[in-house]
Amino acid sequence: MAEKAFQDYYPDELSHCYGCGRLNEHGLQLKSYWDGDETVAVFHPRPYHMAIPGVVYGGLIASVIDCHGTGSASAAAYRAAGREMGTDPGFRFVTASLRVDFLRPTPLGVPLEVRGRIREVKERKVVVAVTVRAGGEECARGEVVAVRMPEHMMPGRTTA
Ligand SMILES: CCCCCCCCCCCC(=O)SCCNC(=O)CCNC(=O)[C@H](O)C(C)(C)COP(=O)(O)OP(=O)(O)OC[C@H]1O[C@@H](n2cnc3c(N)ncnc32)[C@H](O)[C@@H]1OP(=O)(O)O
Repeated sequence: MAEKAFQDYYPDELSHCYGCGRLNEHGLQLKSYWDGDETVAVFHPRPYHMAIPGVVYGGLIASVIDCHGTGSASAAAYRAAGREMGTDPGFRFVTASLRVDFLRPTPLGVPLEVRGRIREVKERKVVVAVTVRAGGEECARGEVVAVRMPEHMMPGRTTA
């Protein structure tokens, strides 16, 4: 059986995210996995994910870093707790902070390798450093501060 991605463990009501929701047919549907102590995702930009001809749009790169970071945060929280992903109660994270540095133009037409390193795991906060490589060259890097999703953000909840 093929390995499940972190995002495949998200419950249906949290699977509509533009960057990583498996139920969002218009989204990027990013899939992230463990690779030893690092996390990895491979994303194939479409021709329309363009900034200028031949170059990937920076906002797309930021989205990929964002969702790889929050997915990695969830996986890291489960790993730190010694629990299997998908078991209840869920470790669900949203982005508190997203920093992106664009190091060089990211070429369109080749897959992007997105790698995460877990910098910090606390009960309510996980910090993930992320790199994006195209054709083996590092084109962007960033950092995601992910915080446990507050109860009031859960779909169907309207009170703070
Ligand atoms: C498995 C299913 C998954 C399912 C999840 C599926 C969804 C995928 C989501 C994809 C990613 C998104 O786009 S999510 C959507 C975009 N994000 C949002 O809408 C979030 C909006 N912001 C908020 O609701 C809030 O600001 C929070 C929840 C993020 C944080 O508020 P809070 O709960 O009051 O946080 P607070 O106690 O002050 O801080 C907690 C810790 O985080 C740090 N912290 C807080 N904000 C920041 C910040 N901007 N920059 C740096 N650090 C920060 C604090 O210093 C502290 O660290 P320390 O002192 O403990 O060290």
